[in-house]
Amino acid sequence: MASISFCFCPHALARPRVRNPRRASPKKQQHRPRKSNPSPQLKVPTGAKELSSIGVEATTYTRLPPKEDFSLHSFDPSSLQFSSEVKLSDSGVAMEIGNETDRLSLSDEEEEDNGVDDNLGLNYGKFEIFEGNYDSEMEDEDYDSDEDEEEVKYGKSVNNYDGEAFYEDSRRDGGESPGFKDDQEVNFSDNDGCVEGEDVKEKGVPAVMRCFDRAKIFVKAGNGGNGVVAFRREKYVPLGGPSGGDGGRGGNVYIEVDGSMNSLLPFRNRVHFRAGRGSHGQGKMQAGAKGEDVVVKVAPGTVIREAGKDEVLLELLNAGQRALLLPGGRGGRGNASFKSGTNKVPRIAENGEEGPEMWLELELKLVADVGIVGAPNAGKSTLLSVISAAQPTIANYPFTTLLPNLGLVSFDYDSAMVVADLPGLLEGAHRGFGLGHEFLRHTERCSVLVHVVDGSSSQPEFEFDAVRLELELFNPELSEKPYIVAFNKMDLPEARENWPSFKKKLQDQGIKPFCMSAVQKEGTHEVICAAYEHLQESKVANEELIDPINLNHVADMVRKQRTASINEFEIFHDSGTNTWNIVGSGLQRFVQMTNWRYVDSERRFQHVLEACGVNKSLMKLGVKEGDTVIVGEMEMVWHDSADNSGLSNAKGSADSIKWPEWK
Ligand SMILES: Nc1nc2c(ncn2[C@@H]2O[C@H](COP(=O)(O)OP(=O)(O)OP(=O)(O)O)[C@@H](O)[C@H]2O)c(=O)[nH]1
Ligand SMILES: [Mg+2]
Repeated sequence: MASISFCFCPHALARPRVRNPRRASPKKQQHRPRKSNPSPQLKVPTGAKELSSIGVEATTYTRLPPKEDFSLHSFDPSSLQFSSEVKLSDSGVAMEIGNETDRLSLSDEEEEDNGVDDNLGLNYGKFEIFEGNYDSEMEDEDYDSDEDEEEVKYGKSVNNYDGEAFYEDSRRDGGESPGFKDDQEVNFSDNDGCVEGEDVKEKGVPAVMRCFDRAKIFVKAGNGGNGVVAFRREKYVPLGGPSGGDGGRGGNVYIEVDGSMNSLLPFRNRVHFRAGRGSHGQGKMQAGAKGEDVVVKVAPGTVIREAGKDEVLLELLNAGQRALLLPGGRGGRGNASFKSGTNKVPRIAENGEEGPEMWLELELKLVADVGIVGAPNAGKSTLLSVISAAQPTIANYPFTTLLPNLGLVSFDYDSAMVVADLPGLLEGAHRGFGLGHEFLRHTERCSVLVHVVDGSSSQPEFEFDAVRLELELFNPELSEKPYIVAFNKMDLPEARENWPSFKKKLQDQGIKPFCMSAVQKEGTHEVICAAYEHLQESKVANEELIDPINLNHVADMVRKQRTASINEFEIFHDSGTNTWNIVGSGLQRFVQMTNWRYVDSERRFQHVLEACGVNKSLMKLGVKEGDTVIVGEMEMVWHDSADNSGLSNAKGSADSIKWPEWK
């Protein structure tokens, strides 16, 4: 026995044991069949999913900040313009793209997956009268209408063998139509999909500021389509054999960097991203179509974590980068795939595998070469406006800039750099003064910093020291980045007066400050050329450090988890309730993919439990008559035979027990 540990848990592999809501339907009671069923009652795992959302087309656009967002601060909304150089994307953001359509055969990778079950080498029984445990209204209705029919419905591609429309049933199973897209959900929840600083909601901060560089989204890969049981039935072709096709793979979830985005604001409008489910298989060996993929578009510089965890899953920096995050669930196999030398008439098919799902926290750290930092009102935005075509709002009061502005500074055709103008920093920002450290993370990716100091302030050197200290308190690495000091407002007499002492003080510390008048565009060129030089130096230094990264490592991890052997499980015992929990992702996946409607599935399940050593381990641990055993979504009752009970069964054969008895 071995335990498995995972960095994150796609919930599909460990769903709560819930009753199928449709079971309770009175209609179903009326239609419940007809034939006596000698097999014990199944407590069937939830196969049906509620259509929780309507397929509403999401509006994905970046809008200007709503006026009310700023009312609390009585700021001028018009001041929140982005630079003209790098604009917020205004369309096509966070769209899902259906890339692939029909699929008639399993891919290599899926065939590999199939091997997990194939290798069990078990004989799933011989030919016998089929009796299914029907579970849904649809099925019952179908059954009633088709019960005594022997006709072959070619027009609908239905091949009844014993007068039962198996694959039609299973195509409807789960209540979702093939390729159903419920991923276009618009969510205007309270938090607008933004991360709310974990427990404490940031009250009073305009939503646009909270959502600018943080978002929380839900992604789910598509479930695989179900395999079906069908038999070839043609005139003059007696015993045509099994012909149930496999279900299609569920859609994948991709994350792609869209170079036209520079904020995470679009995620205010859309939080849920679900890939389409694979279509169910059909008769005549027809495999179901693949589910539609979903592509979540993010801004360059987005860091992705699983919600509530510190570990970074992905860090996407360059436009066009695409990562496969969650692979869709495998399609269930149809009965044609179960045909073997000893079982030529298999009456068994699998459910599609559930696609993994997770909540993600997105954090944007702008990708800029140079970051302009400094105290409020120092002239940072003015500097950006004169060195680039950006038009940030400039005004003579602190905190004019609430969100970072980007501008592109081009020297000639070959050389250009992206410069970010950040909101002002105050002494005590680390304690939340001013805008706090909220936007300092955007400097983490900058190679060079430009400190703008208001030369006309009463003590410019203190202002400079305070900003340096705040940088260091936020992240010591920031204070180690190469930087330039630009003493601004030299057109004012106060600044000219302060300049000699400021210069001397910095020179004593080994720093060479620049002076400039941003308004008059004097000295700005020197500042920006010096920044560019530092940038080139740091690029050369960092070139060797860049390692190629496997962007699909999350998907690889999910796939690895899927191929976990069914022999790997752990048993947990609760002596208070006499409950035994068998935990193992291989077994749980097996339970989820078992379609309990087919009697052969039950037999196969018992074989698997025996073969992988669950029975033996339970007996060793002292399972007793009447104890509850839980495997994934299944709950069973353990029964010892009269002559062989308790630990004495430890080495007993499977014949010594009659289990499971379904609750
Ligand atoms: N006289 C003079 N005024 C300047 C100069 N540079 C900026 N200013 C003025 O200083 C005020 C603040 O300029 P901004 O560029 O908005 O300053 P900021 O650092 O971006 O301010 P916040 O966004 O609030 O942090 C504006 O009134 C500018 O016109 C300069 O070189 N000389
Ligand atoms: Mg500004």
